[in-house]
Amino acid sequence: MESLKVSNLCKTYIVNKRQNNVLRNVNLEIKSGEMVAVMGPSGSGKTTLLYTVSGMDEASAGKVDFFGKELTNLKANEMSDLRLQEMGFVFQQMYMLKNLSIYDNIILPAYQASHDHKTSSRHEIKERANMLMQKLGINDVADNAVTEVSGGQLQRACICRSLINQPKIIFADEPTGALNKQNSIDVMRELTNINAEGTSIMLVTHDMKVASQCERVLYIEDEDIRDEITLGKYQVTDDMRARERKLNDWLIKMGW
Ligand SMILES: Nc1ncnc2c1ncn2[C@@H]1O[C@H](COP(=O)(O)OP(=O)(O)OP(=O)(O)O)[C@@H](O)[C@H]1O
Repeated sequence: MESLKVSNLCKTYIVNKRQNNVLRNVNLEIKSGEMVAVMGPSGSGKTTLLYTVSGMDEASAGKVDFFGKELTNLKANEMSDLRLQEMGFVFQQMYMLKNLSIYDNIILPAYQASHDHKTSSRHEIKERANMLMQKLGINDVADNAVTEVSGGQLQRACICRSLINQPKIIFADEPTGALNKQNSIDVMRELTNINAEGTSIMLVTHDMKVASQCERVLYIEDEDIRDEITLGKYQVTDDMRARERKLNDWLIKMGW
């Protein structure tokens, strides 16, 4: 079965000649279609893990098998192609180009990918963007500038953008971190829907409510994954309180 498989991943930062070992021999697997959260104390390396497994940052040692492709063997241009075509990214700070409309920001990665590989026609891209904007409820702000939408709309636009090239996996770093309660709920609904349709998701969060909607939660501390808990695939009919309680009890045990 296809998966994202990380073996003995290490990441060391060197700042002012001082070595900071953030990740040491980390092993993990995210199966196709899984939704996995990464939790842990501040500074434990959650973002570093997300960046190194997605090839945004270079690992110091170890292997990342991305659905059958070994990332450490890829040249820089092959890596950026793979990122563009097979990975989607959603961040807490929403990186959108300020001089482009919401719609243009969403279609930009598709134009970049089709320019390089002639995969999708203009028409197909437009259809896909419209379908995604419709699904995430932002078609009425398609022509607005990035500065003319709410934080929740902007994050939903970022999700549309992350999906435009139909990635295998979405890497999300605190996707609800800058949102109010209602917008967080809406964004998580979209992410769980996207996952239910088959896209894998790996997300970093401090928010227990967010993590409790994931299938599995990893706890990172002291340079490694200390433990994990399986909550099972989230269903809308699930007793959310029961999932949260289960996760909360485990997090307390972890010393969170
Ligand atoms: N680019 C970098 N250069 C040097 N050190 C870094 C860099 N990025 C992160 N670090 C260090 O690596 C460690 C882990 O940082 P990281 O951001 O991955 O933690 P985190 O668990 O995501 O934290 P938080 O929950 O506070 O966002 C920290 O000690 C941090 O100072």
